[in-house]
Amino acid sequence: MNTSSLQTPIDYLKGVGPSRAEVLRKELGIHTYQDLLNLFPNRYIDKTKYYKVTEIERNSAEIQLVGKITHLKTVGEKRGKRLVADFVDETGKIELVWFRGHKWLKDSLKINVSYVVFGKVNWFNNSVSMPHPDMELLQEHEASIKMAMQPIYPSTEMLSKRGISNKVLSKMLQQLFSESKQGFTETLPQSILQELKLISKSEAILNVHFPQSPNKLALAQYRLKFEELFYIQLQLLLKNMLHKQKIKGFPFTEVGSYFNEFYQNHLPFELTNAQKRVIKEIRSDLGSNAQMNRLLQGDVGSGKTIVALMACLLALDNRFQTCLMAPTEILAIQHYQGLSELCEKLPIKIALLTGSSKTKQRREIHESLEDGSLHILIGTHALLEDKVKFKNLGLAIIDEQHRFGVAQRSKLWHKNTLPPHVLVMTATPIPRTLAMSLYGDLDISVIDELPPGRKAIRTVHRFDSNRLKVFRFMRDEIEKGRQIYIVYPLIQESETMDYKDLMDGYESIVRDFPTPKYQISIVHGQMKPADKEFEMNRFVKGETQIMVATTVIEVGVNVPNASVMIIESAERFGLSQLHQLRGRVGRGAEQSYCILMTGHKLSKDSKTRLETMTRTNDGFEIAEVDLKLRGPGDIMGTQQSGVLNLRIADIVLDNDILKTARYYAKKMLNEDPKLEQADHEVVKETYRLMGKHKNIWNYIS
Ligand SMILES: Nc1ncnc2c1ncn2[C@@H]1O[C@H](COP(=O)(O)OP(=O)(O)OP(=O)(O)O)[C@@H](O)[C@H]1O
Repeated sequence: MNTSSLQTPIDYLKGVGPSRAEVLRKELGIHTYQDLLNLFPNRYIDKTKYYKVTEIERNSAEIQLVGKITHLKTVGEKRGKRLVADFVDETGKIELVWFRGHKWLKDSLKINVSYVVFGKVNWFNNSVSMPHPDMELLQEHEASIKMAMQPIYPSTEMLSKRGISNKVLSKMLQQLFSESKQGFTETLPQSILQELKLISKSEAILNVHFPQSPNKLALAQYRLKFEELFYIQLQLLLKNMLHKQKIKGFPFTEVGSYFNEFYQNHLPFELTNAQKRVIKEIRSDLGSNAQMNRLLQGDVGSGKTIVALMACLLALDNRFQTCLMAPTEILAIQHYQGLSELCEKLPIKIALLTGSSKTKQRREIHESLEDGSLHILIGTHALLEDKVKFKNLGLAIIDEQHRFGVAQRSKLWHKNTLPPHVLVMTATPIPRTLAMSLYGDLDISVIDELPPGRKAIRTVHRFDSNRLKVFRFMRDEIEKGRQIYIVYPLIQESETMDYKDLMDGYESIVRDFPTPKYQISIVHGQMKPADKEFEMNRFVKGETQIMVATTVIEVGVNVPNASVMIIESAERFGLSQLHQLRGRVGRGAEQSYCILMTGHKLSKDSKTRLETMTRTNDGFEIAEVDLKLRGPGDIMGTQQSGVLNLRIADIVLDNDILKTARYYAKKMLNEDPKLEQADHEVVKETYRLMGKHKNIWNYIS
């Protein structure tokens, strides 16, 4: 079967019929033969393996037993009524339990005849039961085993109810295989198959659905994972290449007085090598004829702001305006203050536009933007309003991209004849594996070096019962002139409860750190923006020593004198969030500390998170652990990308396959950039997938 016949609607498959076809489409997104083939099993069960009752462990998953029912009785009343069978093998006894279908079962189950039962077990004290097991007479079971490894498809109760059980899916696949006697057209280039000694498409597809042996299954899975990742990489690389050829940008050919004057006379510090390298990368993009689309990754405090400014100065040298968009008002204000300070001695006009800007200010901003006298506009998504019209926007810098949707981003560059250059900055380190798959179509710059003189933040984990000691430590630090953050979780579902935690915490701090000796700020999401800003500013100016806050201070806030970060209920935070919060300290020359406070009851994952935080300060390492703990779907911003709807590969576990796939995709495009030499099926597959992942293409166009 070639790729075209595989596009046959699923209704045409014998045994499917219109109503099943409808369920397949709706519940599993299966429209075509190809979609059905690509419904890969979640896992496999070894149907030849029987457990003994005494071998069942507390963490046993689904198991298969062979034995006899010795006794059958109905127990309980009304809704608690259930049918219970004593099931014994030569080693012991378990209970089989049914809450539905008692009568029919009671009549049909046979006493003292050998059955094979299969299902999940429950433990209650020291006894084991198996609710609603799959039952088969031993005789029939043995006759029906065709494969040792039985595939289990991702199915739901809903599917079974509507007639599509695991068995039915297997039957449909069998039918599909019998209709494609010649096998399936190869979709990987011969050269790659040979070099990597991969098995053919037909063999792989057959073995993944009907494994002939565990070894064959492993080969089949490898080949299909490789193929999936290879095509994703190929399309990302191709897209990047096409983009560079097609999307023209404004070439910033001049490096003039703004850039040079600042670089030579106003740099407040020596740039790190990483900063220099990244500025060079940006300069080379901006100087070309193509539109820049660059992701700038840098750990918290690595110095992204100065890099952003240097890019702005290049735009100015070429008589273009720039905008910088931040996700929150506090951050926008901070960028505004930071850049204004850095540009103090240069003839540059910078303005701030947020939701709280007054009408008069807005009017002035709109006018000066349109006549070109305003050079840099900083703000929140207020920048996206239709009224905001630039005379000539040449560069858009977006801080913390994961908070902006795709549609919002593209709005920015519809304000121009040509799209402006785009620099996306993020302090959330994205693990390299993920970055490769997600942003293969963006160029990536990484600031992987912290400014000199920074002392590593010391992180410790303390239980709530040690609070008095922590308070003592806080007093000592304040005595030395330092400032302290105390952060409480704020998770939307339980906002009121969190709010109470925060207020209780605040009151206890006020009691233990009384005025006038101590001054305390408080900032949380329920405050008016102006009040928040007022409190924040008191802390920034050093008028208060303690800042009690929710995670509103998570991103970007820069108070170099703050040297202690205390995170309350630290077990409730994700790893990357803990790392972001910790990044609020350690920004000055003093030794900084992060104290993670928790209760004694901690889950295994919480322990791993706390242990990771106390072990390392490296954002990338933390991001890797985070990815392993949470899976890519949970990492901010990845859900909408669509790239991660992988059918068989796993972005974390199959990291090595991903690297190999990327290497071969690159090699193929280097040798044959337009895929002119490629096999017809390879080209077709590539373009088919390119159409499918439209949402990635929107990233740029
Ligand atoms: N090369 C350098 N040498 C010394 N100090 C530097 C250097 N680069 C930046 N800094 C200082 O380091 C601090 C952090 O820089 P910046 O605010 O740009 O970090 P960032 O990457 O934006 O971090 P975050 O994402 O946490 O906001 C600032 O106080 C800045 O002045």
